[in-house]
Amino acid sequence: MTTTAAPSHQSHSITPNDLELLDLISSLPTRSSAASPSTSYGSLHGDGPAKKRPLATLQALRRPPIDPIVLAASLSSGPHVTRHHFHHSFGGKVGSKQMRRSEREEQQKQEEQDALRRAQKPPARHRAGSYANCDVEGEHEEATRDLHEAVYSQMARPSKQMPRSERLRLEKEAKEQAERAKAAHDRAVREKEQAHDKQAGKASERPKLSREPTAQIEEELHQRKEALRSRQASSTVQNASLVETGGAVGANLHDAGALSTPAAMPSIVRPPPLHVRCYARTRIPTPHGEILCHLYRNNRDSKEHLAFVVDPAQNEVGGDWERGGEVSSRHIRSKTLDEVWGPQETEMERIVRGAYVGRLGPTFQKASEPQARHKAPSPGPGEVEPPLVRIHSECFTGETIGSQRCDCGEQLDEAIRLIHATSPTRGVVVYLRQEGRGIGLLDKLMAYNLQDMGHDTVSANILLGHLADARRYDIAAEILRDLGVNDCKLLTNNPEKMESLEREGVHVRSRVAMVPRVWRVGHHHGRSRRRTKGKRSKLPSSNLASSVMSQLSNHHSDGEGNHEGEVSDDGSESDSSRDSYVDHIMRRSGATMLGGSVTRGPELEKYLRTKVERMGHMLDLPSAASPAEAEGQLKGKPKTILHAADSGQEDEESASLMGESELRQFTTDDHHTADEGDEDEILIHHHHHHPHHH
Ligand SMILES: Nc1nc2c(ncn2[C@@H]2O[C@H](COP(=O)(O)OP(=O)(O)OP(=O)(O)O)[C@@H](O)[C@H]2O)c(=O)[nH]1
Repeated sequence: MTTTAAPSHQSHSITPNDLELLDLISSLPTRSSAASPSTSYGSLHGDGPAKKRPLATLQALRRPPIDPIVLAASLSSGPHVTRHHFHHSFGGKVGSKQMRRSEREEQQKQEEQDALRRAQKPPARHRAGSYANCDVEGEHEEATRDLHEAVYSQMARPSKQMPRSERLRLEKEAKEQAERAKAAHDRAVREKEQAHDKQAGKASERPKLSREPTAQIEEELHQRKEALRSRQASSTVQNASLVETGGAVGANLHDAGALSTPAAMPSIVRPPPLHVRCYARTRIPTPHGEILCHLYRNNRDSKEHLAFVVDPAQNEVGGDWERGGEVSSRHIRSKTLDEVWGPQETEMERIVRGAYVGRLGPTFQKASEPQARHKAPSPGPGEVEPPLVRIHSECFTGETIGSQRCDCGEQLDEAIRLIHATSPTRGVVVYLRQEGRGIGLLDKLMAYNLQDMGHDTVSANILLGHLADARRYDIAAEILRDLGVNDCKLLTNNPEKMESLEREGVHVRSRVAMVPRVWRVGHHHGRSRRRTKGKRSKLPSSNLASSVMSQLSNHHSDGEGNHEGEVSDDGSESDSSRDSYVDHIMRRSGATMLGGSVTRGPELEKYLRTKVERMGHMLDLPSAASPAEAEGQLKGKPKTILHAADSGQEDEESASLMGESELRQFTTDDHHTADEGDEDEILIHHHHHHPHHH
């Protein structure tokens, strides 16, 4: 074989040195010289450890060995890639460098058109040795123009701004317009002020209160009374003449507020017929029993007037309704509430606004039948006892903070109590939002200051530019009619109220007096004293009834003050200690807070619980084991029940010292007694029904 080898090959024969060199270059690193030689690739010949091969050792230090794939990737990924950052490009989303398809197509079309144009053009005559367009003869100008177009279409954008002259003109116009508007506004304000002053005539008429007002105000009052008298007289004449001429008779009725100003002159335009509509009805538990609160709106003033209907017959659980009963003509129900308000209105919507029958519950929901009541024959006069009605005027001070300046809070409380105590229990309190006898809260507060200066309510009203009583009862009458009440027993001491109602078409069958409690307390004392002498007087039961006494029993259950010591062994309480405590209660409470008693009942319990458990209110819930127990605890009778000494004693005292159910039973009886002839307690004046014209 060596003989046939080429001479060039033969000239370099492989020496052992060559082999060793080859071995050095190609050998793979060895981890450890002490490693087993069988796993070591160190020796080609298997004759020595790797430490003898320094190059292999060097290679072994290169860790990790350069990966050819990484190398290839880094080289191919562009100039930005450095040794340390090559991996940034790996896996990155490489956007297509291709034009968008639509653009490509556009360009292609453009090119085709260009080609076509070029083909149609006569061949360009290039100058010898040239190929640029500018060198083409005859086409020079055209090319220049093209170039200009190309450049300017890019650069010279037309200004979108208006010419300066135009801008200035518009600015000036806008300024002038603003000035005109301001002038008009100022003028209007001035005119309004003037008109206001003129109409009210107050600016000049209001007394300038000096430091010694009495004489000055007396004078002022005198003048005003005179002015009022003449104004009323003239307006009557004017009304009469208008009637004669077939004109309108309405005073300025459009807004009840305007009525408080006697200066308001009658308008020749009759106001639209009054309409009221009941928007909602709901059950409200009160200390005296449940009422059905009705909210009314009307087309004459912007106030929401209310009607509290007491009619337990239509509020019973498992009553007639659940047995499929019909709406009775006796039920006090709002016609406008029971109406279906449109073809779209659903049963549920009607129920939610209160047009349901019976007592609403989770399982009993029955919408009322519209107009059903009106199909039933209305009872003839005398057939049904007319309901007890009170027309009450709003009094913020008396009804919310228990003001002792008036008896309004007490009257509202007493009216609700009395209606519940009357048999048959059926009545309405129409609550009119005519604060301060129609003059509004602001003027009433000022009237109080005048009263502190020595005036009474009437002169204070007059000094403030109002009538002594600026109230109207047309809306009240309309509300009563909507409730089907055309005939009533009216709870009032105010004759004007009775006359007004009669005039508005609601027949007042009789009047039931409202005797201030404080007067009746005196009365009550007299009786107690007489009774201690062993005589049972035939004195009427007092309307004071539960309010004071419930405070008394509440007082005991509160543990506030201890009167239990005064209860004798047989459970009786001495009359004198009780009387003194009644005095105490009357002095302290004024009996103006509704019910004058503790607020309680399942609704309150639920309300409180929800506040604590769901809204985080900081209240300690009663530590009753079950809600039923808690309810019982809240609802239950006073812890200390005082027993009346005389078991035969059936007046309100013993009753109110009993539990609630007994009280209820009693108060009903109480009223029976009253109806049977307690003339000095409840004054009933029978009126002849005067037919009236509308
Ligand atoms: N202007 C004025 N109004 C008052 C004053 N005190 C109470 N009122 C208002 O008088 C109205 C109640 O009227 P009253 O005169 O107490 O009673 P009434 O309703 O006319 O008569 P009764 O039916 O017998 O109760 C409520 O609107 C009170 O806000 C007062 O000092 N000045």
